[in-house]
Amino acid sequence: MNSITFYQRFEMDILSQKKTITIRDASEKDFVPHSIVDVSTYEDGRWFCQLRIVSVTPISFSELTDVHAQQENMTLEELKQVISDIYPETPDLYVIAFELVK
Ligand SMILES: CC(=O)Nc1ccn([C@@H]2O[C@H](CO)[C@@H](O)[C@H]2O)c(=O)n1
Repeated sequence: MNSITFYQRFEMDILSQKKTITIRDASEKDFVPHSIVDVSTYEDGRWFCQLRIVSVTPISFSELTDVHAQQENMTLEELKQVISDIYPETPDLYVIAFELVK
């Protein structure tokens, strides 16, 4: 896995380093820590940066905390809503931590 997409609405948060994690399902759990991935928008495939994968950590929906929400630049309520919309009925998730490659 050497690329990832994000919804366009998160682009500025990623580029300003306010967003430092993403939470995905098992289909995106195979990113290798320390590897560099190309990042583009989900909507139109426009490349906008590279990220270095820091870690991939399993988590269940019920274990999400304010710390995760802060790393997503959201409230916990917002984060839970976003994840429920994208991954309805997916209890097993993965926290992918990343840093911006400059
Ligand atoms: C195709 C596909 O699944 N794309 C996704 C999936 C998730 N996310 C974001 O990751 C965080 C936690 O899920 C939230 O900020 C989500 O909006 C995203 O931008 N794009």
